[in-house]
Amino acid sequence: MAFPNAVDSSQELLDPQSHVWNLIYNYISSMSLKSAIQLGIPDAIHKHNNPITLSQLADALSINKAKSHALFRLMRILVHFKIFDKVNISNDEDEDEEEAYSLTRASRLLVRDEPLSFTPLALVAIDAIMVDPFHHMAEWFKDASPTPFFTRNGINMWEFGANDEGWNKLFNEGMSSDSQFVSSILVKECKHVFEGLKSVVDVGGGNGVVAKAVAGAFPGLKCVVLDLPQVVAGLEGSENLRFVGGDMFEFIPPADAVILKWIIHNWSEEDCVRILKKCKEAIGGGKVIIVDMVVDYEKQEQNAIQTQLCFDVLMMTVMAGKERTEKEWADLFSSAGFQNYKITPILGLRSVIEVFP
Ligand SMILES: C[S@@+](CC[C@H](N)C(=O)[O-])C[C@H]1O[C@@H](n2cnc3c(N)ncnc32)[C@H](O)[C@@H]1O
Ligand SMILES: O=c1cc(-c2ccc(O)cc2)oc2c(O)c(O)ccc12
Repeated sequence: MAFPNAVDSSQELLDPQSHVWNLIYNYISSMSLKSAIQLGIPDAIHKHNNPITLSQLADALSINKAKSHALFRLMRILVHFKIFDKVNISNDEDEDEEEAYSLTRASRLLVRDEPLSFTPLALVAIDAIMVDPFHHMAEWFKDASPTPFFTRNGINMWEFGANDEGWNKLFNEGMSSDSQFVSSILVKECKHVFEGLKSVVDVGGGNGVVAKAVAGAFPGLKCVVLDLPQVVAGLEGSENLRFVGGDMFEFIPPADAVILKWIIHNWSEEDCVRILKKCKEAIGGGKVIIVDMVVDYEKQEQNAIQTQLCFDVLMMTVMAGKERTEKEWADLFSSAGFQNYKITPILGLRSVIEVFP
């Protein structure tokens, strides 16, 4: 297409401008959400128990009164994104109606003290240090580094975590909050996946949230969490839960099944085959239980594809990983010597994939 000229109608110029603007300013939705979480808006509305008016919200958040109108504008954009609902309530004093805000199903997941809150994961994903590598993506395309994260920091993400206790903690808390969420569904809806097993090892199992949920739901099952030494240092196990510090590329303790939740998407094909071969050695005739995305560009709805594509670029940016289609998963399994697999799409954008030798 030629550069816009006098032949183009105004609309032919304005529509693409609005499309590009939409993409350019999309980060403002993430940052507005971040401010709402940092201010504790979901918590304040939850604590209020009823729809909360703007002035009640301003009081609850102890914000500078001069910023009340800014709070109105922050709430307006977040209502637009369906993070909060706006309802009319009657005002006792003068019988007028007043606008008030309530939580939606989405913002209920951002209430900090709720057991299934994923506020810690949201804070990892939009933390300034975490977002920084994205500013180096173009530079990375031209250099020899494995990831934009490496271009920015000169080390990979796991080395960064080993050197920075605060970052390590923030990242692991983020992962744990997601694991809390996923394991609550896993032990309820996927009992059949664990039935008959006597032992499992959760490889890269972090703080052990999934292993604890599985150990609690299936008391006869012996669970081991294998993760990097700095991640499991000081963590206490229980009768049927043990933490082991180590490297999954070197050794995975033997068990009837290996769990790999949000592990494979972190790595390149070559590294995934190495990890899966180690899993195969560990399980004998058992199985590998993977929790990750299966991308389907044709069948999934637009929003789901958009989020999966964002995750794919996130994985490319922070650790040379990727989100895979079913064909890419099947190729990985076959390269690592597995014969069969079964995908259960039970976790929204993610699936449970059982892989058999
Ligand atoms: C994206 S996190 C996922 C954590 C957890 N499975 C979850 O979903 O919440 C990846 C995990 O892999 C661990 N990890 C990275 N390299 C590892 C290695 N070589 N051996 C064992 N664990 C490793 C990290 O420490 C981290 O806990
Ligand atoms: O949700 C995330 C976010 C990250 C992340 C983002 C930005 C950085 O600079 C580093 C890490 O990493 C994740 C990850 O490794 C994962 O397996 C799942 C989710 C996320």
